[in-house]
Amino acid sequence: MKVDGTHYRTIWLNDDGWSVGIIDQTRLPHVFTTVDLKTLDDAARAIRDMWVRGAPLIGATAAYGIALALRDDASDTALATATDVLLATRPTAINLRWALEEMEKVLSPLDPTERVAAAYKRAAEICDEDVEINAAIGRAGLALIEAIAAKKPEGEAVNVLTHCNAGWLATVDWGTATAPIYMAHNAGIPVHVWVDETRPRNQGASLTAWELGHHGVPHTVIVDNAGGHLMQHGKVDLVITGTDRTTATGDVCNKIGTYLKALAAADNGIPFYVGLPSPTIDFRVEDGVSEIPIEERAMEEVSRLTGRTDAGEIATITILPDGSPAANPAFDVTPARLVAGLITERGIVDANREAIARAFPERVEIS
Ligand SMILES: CSC[C@H]1O[C@H](OP(=O)(O)O)[C@H](O)[C@@H]1O
Repeated sequence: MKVDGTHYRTIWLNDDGWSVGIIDQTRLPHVFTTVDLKTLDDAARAIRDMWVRGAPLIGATAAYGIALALRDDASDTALATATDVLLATRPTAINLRWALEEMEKVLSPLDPTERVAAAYKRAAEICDEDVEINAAIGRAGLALIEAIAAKKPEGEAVNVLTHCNAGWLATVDWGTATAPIYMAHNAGIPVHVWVDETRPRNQGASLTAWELGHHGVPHTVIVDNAGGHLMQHGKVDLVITGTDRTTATGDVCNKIGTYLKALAAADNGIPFYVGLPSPTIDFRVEDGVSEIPIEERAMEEVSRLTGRTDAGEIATITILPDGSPAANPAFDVTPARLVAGLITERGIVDANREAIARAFPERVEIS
C-alpha cells in the first residue's frame, strides 16, 4: 500500500539481490523506518521481536530467512538447522510452518549448489502469491460490504469493526481483514472502521489506525472493551478479523480478545467474518481450543507502554504496581459456530469441515 505517495510492500528483496528489506513495525506509528535483514539470525529476531508480525508476513520473512541462511551454507544440515531456528520463533501462526514446508519441498531435492537461487525464487513467489490471495479476499469481502451498503440509506457508511492488525502490515500487501475495506473504500462505498486498540501491543491503535489513516479510510480507535456496547447500540454492521491459524473444522485462532468480539457479535446478531488466506488453514488440527498452541509473551508487554511524549520523544513507561505479575496469552480461539463465514481467496466459505475441504480439496490430501 502507499505511504506518503510511495508504494510499499512489507518485505522486499533489496537491489543488492540478497539482503531483505522490512518495515520495523515496533517503531510505528510514530517512526516509519526500514531495516535490512542480512542473516538467518536477523530474520529470526525480526519475527520473534515482532519487527514483522502477522501470519502471512511471518511466513514470508521465514522463507527469506531460509534463503539468507543458505547463502552461508546450503547443506542439508544447514537447511534443517535454519528451519528449526525459524520454526521456534513464534508457535501460533501456522503460516510459519507452511512457508518452511514450502521451502523444504523445493530445496531438499536440489543439489546444494542450486539451493540459494531456488530459495530466493520460492520466497519471492510466496510473497507474490500472498498479494494475489489477499486481493482475492478483498474482492470476495467487497461483496459482503456492498450487500450491507445496499440496505443502508444513501451515503450512510457501513460500520466495520476489526480487531488487532490484519492489514497490509500483517501480510505482504492488502491485508486480509482490511482488503475488503480498502476495496470498498476505493470503489467509493462509504465505510467506517471501528479499530480495537488491541492491548497489550496495541496493533490496532498503532498499526491498523496508521494504515487506514494513510489510505484515507474513516476510522475510530476504541478501547477493546467498547465493541460490545457499540454492537448493542446498532453502530456495528459487520465484524471482520484476521486469523493466525484456522482449523480444518473452522475454529479460528486470532489475537487475544477476538473470541470476546465474536461472542458479542453473536449476542447482537451481527455477522462475524474472518479473512482467511488458505496457507493459514491447518488441516492437521480439528479442535482449535485444545490443539492450537497459544503463545505466551513477556509480561512486560502488559506492564509497560511505549509512546510519544508531548515533547515528541519516544518513551516507555511502567503502568503496573511494582510486584504485580501479569499474564500475556497472545491469542484465543473462536469456535466455528460463532463464525458467519471465512473470506478466502476462493470466495466466502462456511466455517465447517465439509465446506473448507470442498473449497481446498488439494490441501486436504496432504494433511
Ligand atoms: C493476517 S494475520 C494477522 C493476525 O496476526 C496478528 O498477530 P501478531 O500481531 O501477534 O502477529 C493478529 O492475530 C492478527 O489478526
